[in-house]
Amino acid sequence: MTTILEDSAFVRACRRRPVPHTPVWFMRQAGRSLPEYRKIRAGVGMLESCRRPDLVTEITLQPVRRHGVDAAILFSDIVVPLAAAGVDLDIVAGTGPVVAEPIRTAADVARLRPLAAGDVGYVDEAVRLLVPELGPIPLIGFAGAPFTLASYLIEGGPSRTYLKTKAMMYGEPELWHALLAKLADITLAFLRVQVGAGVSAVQLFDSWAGALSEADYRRYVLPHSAKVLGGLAGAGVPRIHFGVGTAVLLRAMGEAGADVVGVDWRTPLDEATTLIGAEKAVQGNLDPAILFAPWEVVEREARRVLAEGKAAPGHVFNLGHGVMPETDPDVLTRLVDLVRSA
Ligand SMILES: Cc1c2[nH]c(c1CCC(=O)O)Cc1[nH]c(c(CCC(=O)O)c1C)Cc1[nH]c(c(CCC(=O)O)c1C)Cc1[nH]c(c(C)c1CCC(=O)O)C2
Repeated sequence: MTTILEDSAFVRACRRRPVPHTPVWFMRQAGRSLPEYRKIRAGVGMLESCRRPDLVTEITLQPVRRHGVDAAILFSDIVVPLAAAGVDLDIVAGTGPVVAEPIRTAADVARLRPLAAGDVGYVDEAVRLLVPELGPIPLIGFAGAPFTLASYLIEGGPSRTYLKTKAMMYGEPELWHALLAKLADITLAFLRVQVGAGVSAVQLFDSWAGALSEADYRRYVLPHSAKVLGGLAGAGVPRIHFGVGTAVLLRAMGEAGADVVGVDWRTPLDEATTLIGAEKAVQGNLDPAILFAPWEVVEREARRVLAEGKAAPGHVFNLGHGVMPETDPDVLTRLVDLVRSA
């Protein structure tokens, strides 16, 4: 039985089919920009909230109720499957994931164990609760891509330079490939749980892949991301592949096995389509910072994104990266109305 909501504007756009209106959702639409989120999260740690299906369900639904977006994204985090596979880590407010014992040696890589479906039973349960609650609104599942996960595991936390990550990548390529292969297996297992429970699409976040040249991306990263995306080919769900600062990687990220390529705010969608090719839809790409400008500017820029998106064979409106916590949620609601009526 398939639960993919094929008739929704969102899935239709992913599949490059005609749509009644351009579908819109926002990366990080659930989160600190919403007062109802801050309220429900008070006193509950980030990882703990990801493990409670009641909280996951409520937080995932909050932006759907408030903004009327065309898709929901599961409330979770890219490091949830790593923690479930036994990595000692925490998500620190204002910082991000912090790993207690970073992975730097062959012995560290050897200790990383695979993810069993039973390790993330709470994710399976949350998706099964959400799908009927959402009704006609498709649910997007997601995971972090091997490179972005590796960067947190090797650095021990967020990084600007990815020095230790690149030191392993260039200096110990065999160890690097062994680590990324393990991460690809964990990511694929995590996505299969979500697909099995009924999500209508998946997004693979390679947020920090833009740190690499195209040649290095193709050599050190693409085969592992392709294993994840290719492993889902038979599942039939549209696959979105996203990163930040990836102008030179857009074609390769499509080739890794995506149906939709996510584009940050730096590359106009018509140019992105020329780079990616007409076999893929695009998602994006309003600068999240524009939401802090007067409404006339937001409207002008949103209309520009919509016009440039017409060059693509399918367009899912989104920001070029996540909603910033300080964003006025009323501006997001107004933007949804504008996109859906444009
Ligand atoms: C790199 C990355 C992470 N997590 C994620 C990525 C890829 C997307 C991207 O590029 O932004 C993905 C993610 N994280 C979260 C979601 C939920 C769904 C949604 O988009 O609404 C998604 C899709 C919740 C979250 N993940 C996190 C929050 C904030 C936690 C809080 O409310 O305290 C949320 C809502 C924490 C987190 N987790 C991570 C970061 C950088 C942070 C922010 C740290 C901070 O600024 O406090 C790692």
